[in-house]
This record gives sequence, structure tokens and C-alpha cells, in this order.
Amino acid sequence: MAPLVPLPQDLIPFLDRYLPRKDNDDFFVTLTYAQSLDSRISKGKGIQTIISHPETKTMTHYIRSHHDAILVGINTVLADDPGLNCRYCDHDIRPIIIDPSFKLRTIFQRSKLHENCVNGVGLAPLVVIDRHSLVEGHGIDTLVLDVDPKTGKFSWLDIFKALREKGIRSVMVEGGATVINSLLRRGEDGLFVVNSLIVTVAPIYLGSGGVEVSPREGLAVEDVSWWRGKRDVVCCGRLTSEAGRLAADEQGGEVSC
Ligand SMILES: NC(=O)c1ccc[n+]([C@@H]2O[C@H](COP(=O)([O-])OP(=O)(O)OC[C@H]3O[C@@H](n4cnc5c(N)ncnc54)[C@H](O)[C@@H]3O)[C@@H](O)[C@H]2O)c1
Ligand SMILES: Nc1nc(=O)c(N)c(NC[C@H](O)[C@H](O)[C@H](O)COP(=O)(O)O)[nH]1
Repeated sequence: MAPLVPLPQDLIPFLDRYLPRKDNDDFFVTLTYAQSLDSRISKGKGIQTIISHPETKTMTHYIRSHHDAILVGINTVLADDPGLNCRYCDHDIRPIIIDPSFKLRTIFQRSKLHENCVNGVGLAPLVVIDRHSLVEGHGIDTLVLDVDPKTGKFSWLDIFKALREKGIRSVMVEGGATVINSLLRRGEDGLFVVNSLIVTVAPIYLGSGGVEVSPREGLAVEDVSWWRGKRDVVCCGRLTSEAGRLAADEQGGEVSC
């Protein structure tokens, strides 16, 4: 487990504008990940790849300290065996795993998620499963939803509505690529469900075999700020409103930051 380091003083005020407010009583979604210069988030399918510098890795734990829950897809758990707790300060954050066929059941007992619960340094995960995968006697908290039979996917609105009903008000989404790419798309109502985007870019290339973040359609990011650290840069922004989208279209579909 990489040790955390002190955060540069200017990083905290830079981030705070993009984080949920403490008195937030609406629902807030922050999408955050670390990528290479060629928009890869790992070297290959099922492989954990350290991309962030210790400084930006520590930043992710600072961001965790501002959210009620942290959400990842099941492949990230299988590849990375993440702790999904907050090591920046004493803060309880609930891990949410999107796992329609409930694969976590088979590896949970030997996972870091389980170890953290047993050691009292992490909350028990909540696993979002499809109704058809419901089985008894596993001792894991589940949230049962229906996937769309055509796509095999949950709707993000259903997921976030159900989390809200459980008292969760803010979710930090950490990946992986399937989750990120689908959240970089408008929902059926034409709106994005993501409120803030926080992307670390490291000066490395991971190559064409890497796991790529690239949504199906181009989109503009607005209200953008950049922070430059010892090695990485961090881009914060919000997903485009209709006006931003039109501006992107006028530039021939190119995305400008
Ligand atoms: N660099 C980073 O910031 C970062 C962050 C997280 C993960 N990763 C890397 O990403 C890779 C994993 O990415 P990935 O794309 O393979 O997997 P993923 O973690 O996005 O998980 C995908 C799986 O989650 C489930 N899922 C996701 N969205 C769903 C939905 N709406 N409805 C139903 N099921 C849904 C499905 O089972 C799907 O196969 C790993 O190599 C990991 O190391 C990198
Ligand atoms: N910010 C970031 N930089 C990286 O270089 C990297 N590989 C990840 N990956 C995110 C993913 O969710 C990981 O699984 C967790 O970062 C594991 O971290 P924890 O054990 O929870 O601290 N995230």
C-alpha cells in the first residue's frame, strides 16, 4: 500500500470548489481517475497500474474524505484488490461495487475490502447486484436492482436514486473504464449525472494495449481549472451544459478546455 504524503498547500483550495459542500442535501457525483498521456488507466485488462505520483494518490484520499461513498465496477476490485477506505483522515466512506452477476461473493473473504472491515478501518461494501443473482447466506450487503434486459446494464439514475434512499448524499466514482466511459455520456433525459470531474494526468504512455478512457461521443468540459504538481497535472471541470455542447459543435466537434 503506497504511503500517503503531505499535500501541497495550494492543492486543497484548488480542489474544494469541485467537491460536494458539507451541507449538501442534494445528490453529488464526482468522477475521478488517473490517466496516462494516451488516455489509458491501466496497462491492460485485469492489470493494476500505478499511474499517480504519491502526491496525487494522496489527493484521492483527500477527495474520499469529502464523500459518503466510493463507487467502482467489479473488474476494478478483481484487478486491483482496492481498500476503498479513507486513509487521509478519520472518515467513514462506504464502498459501492457495481457487480450485476455478484462475482464479489467468490473472492470477498480474501479481499482487502474484507480485511479492512475485520480490522475496523473500512466500512462493509454495498454490492449492486441484479435480481437474478440474488442468493442467500453470503453475509455481504446487497442492493438489488434490475438490469436492462437488452443491455445487461443498470441505469445510473436507478443506482443513484437507490443510494440516495439509503441516506448517501455524495459519491466519488473511481472507475474503471467501463464505469467512467458510461458516465461520460448523457442519460436518456439528455443530462449528465456527474457533477464534477477530477482527472490526474501523468507524463507516461501506456500503449495501445492499455485500458482506454474514451466516451462514445465527444464532449466539452467547462469551468475548467488545472493544477500542476511535482510530476502530474490535475484537471478539474464540470460536464458541458447545452451551451458548451453547441460551442464544441461549432469548433467542428473538437473538445476545447
Ligand atoms: N487509473 C485509475 O484511475 C483507475 C481507476 C479504477 C480502475 N482502474 C483500472 O481499470 C481496469 C478495470 O476497468 P474495466 O473497464 O475493465 O472495469 P470496471 O471496473 O469499470 O468494471 C466493469 C464491470 O462492472 C460492471 N458494471 C459497470 N457499470 C455497470 C452498469 N451500469 N450496469 C451493470 N454493470 C456494470 C460490469 O460487470 C462490468 O463488466 C483495471 O485494470 C483497473 O486497474 C484504473
Ligand atoms: N488515482 C489513481 N491513481 C492510480 O495510479 C491508480 N491505479 C488508481 N486506481 C484507482 C482504483 O480504484 C484503485 O483500485 C485504488 O486506487 C486502490 O487504492 P486503495 O487500495 O483503495 O487505496 N487511482
